[in-house]
Amino acid sequence: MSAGRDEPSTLVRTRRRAGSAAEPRPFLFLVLQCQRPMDPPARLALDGVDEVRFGRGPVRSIDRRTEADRALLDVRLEDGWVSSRHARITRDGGQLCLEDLGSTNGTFVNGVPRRSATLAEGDLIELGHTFFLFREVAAPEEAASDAAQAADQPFGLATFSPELAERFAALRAVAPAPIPVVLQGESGTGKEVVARAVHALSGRPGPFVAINCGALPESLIESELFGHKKGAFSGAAEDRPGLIRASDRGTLFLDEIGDLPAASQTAFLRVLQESEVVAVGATRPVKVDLRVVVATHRDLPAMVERGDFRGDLFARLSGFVLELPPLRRRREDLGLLIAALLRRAAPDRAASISLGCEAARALLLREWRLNVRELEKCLATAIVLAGGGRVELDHLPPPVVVPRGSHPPEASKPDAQPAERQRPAEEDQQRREALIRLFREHRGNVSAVARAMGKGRTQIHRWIARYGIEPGDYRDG
Ligand SMILES: Nc1ncnc2c1ncn2[C@@H]1O[C@H](COP(=O)(O)OP(=O)(O)OP(=O)(O)O)[C@@H](O)[C@H]1O
Repeated sequence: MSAGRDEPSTLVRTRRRAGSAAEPRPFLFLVLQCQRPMDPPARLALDGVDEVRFGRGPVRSIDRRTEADRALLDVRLEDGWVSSRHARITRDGGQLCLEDLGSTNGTFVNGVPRRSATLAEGDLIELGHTFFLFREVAAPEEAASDAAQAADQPFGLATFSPELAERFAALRAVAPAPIPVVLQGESGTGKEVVARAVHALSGRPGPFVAINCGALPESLIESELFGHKKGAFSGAAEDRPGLIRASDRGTLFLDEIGDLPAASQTAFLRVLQESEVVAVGATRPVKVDLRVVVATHRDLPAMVERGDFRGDLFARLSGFVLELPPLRRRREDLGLLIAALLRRAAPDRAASISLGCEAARALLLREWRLNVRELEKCLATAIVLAGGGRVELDHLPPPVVVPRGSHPPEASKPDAQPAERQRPAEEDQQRREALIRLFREHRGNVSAVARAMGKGRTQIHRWIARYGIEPGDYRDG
């Protein structure tokens, strides 16, 4: 079997049946080629493979065959820095060992030159100017063989992660049904992107309407959501239908649903129960055909337990719950994401963009505490600084540093921090929300926000970078 440069590929060797979904299986991801970052990445399942051989070829090809009863995977790379016989991976008991075969330019593991190395989960392997990631991930066999179309999925649903691919497949099945969807995940993991994909896949004829519950002043939230009648309050100069009615027959996306004030939670629950809205100051309800997708970085069940979020509303909303992993836990998707983001940042010249090896290595090893949003901004800056040439390490802005003990907000996860260590993250979250409110109020004006907070502009810029805020997003009101 071979895969040309134009199609992402998956090879799954099934000599013996793979274990249960929960059992980790070894995968090698061809993540990135520096000269051609737009080339489709590939995923190679390694269970049952006795040897993987790497070398240069006229085009990229991935073949599997049996030689003397040994299952071989022959990976040819269109990379002038790769030797014709460059390296191989063989089995040693239960372990996979990488060995350089006397290549001209060497074999690197996590940026360090190695003659040989026993592979461990998360290792970044560098052959010439081509990068692979070795991962041991839980993957059902069917999911593993289903990645061939990874890049053909709707925007935001492309993944090489077997686990995430399974969840996205379930999401695609749910999208056309009138089932509410809850998207959980840290800031910048792509919740809104996925919400838009759900709308696109739903076939609903109405619009996609997004609202950030954390960015609206509490006094305005009900009239924004439910609409108001002229004269309902001072400043209500005309009848307004509100965002819920605006999303009639479409999709209503409520971001930061955990920030919905208690009174609005009650009113919103009524809307969901009755499928009708009563505008502020009105007496007659109006029917709506509503489909709701909500997002949160908070632990909603914990909020329900603490009495901070209505349990009955949570129950109504949780039709299908999807957790979007932080980028540092889906490094195998970095190649797909980098290609998608370069295409978006420079649609006319994405195909001619190339990366220096050190820049590529840095992109693949970074923590990405602010997730895809940070990667997106990093690439957009780098290609401008590169001025149309190759993107080098110097062109990458420094990684966003999250202070010690402080983590970006995460949705519930098994390794959540103990309560006392969560405080700085909560502080960060509150500050981020306050900043967003002020940016909205001051239409993205950094000086005005600095004045309102009694801080210097430099501090505001530091926070903008740390929290991944884009003032430009608020300039149009
Ligand atoms: N899979 C993806 N492919 C391409 N771009 C993506 C993807 N996921 C996220 N992005 C980009 O990253 C940025 C952040 O995404 P998005 O706003 O959807 O994240 P979020 O989880 O909703 O963040 P927040 O919680 O802060 O609102 C956006 O500019 C989006 O276009």
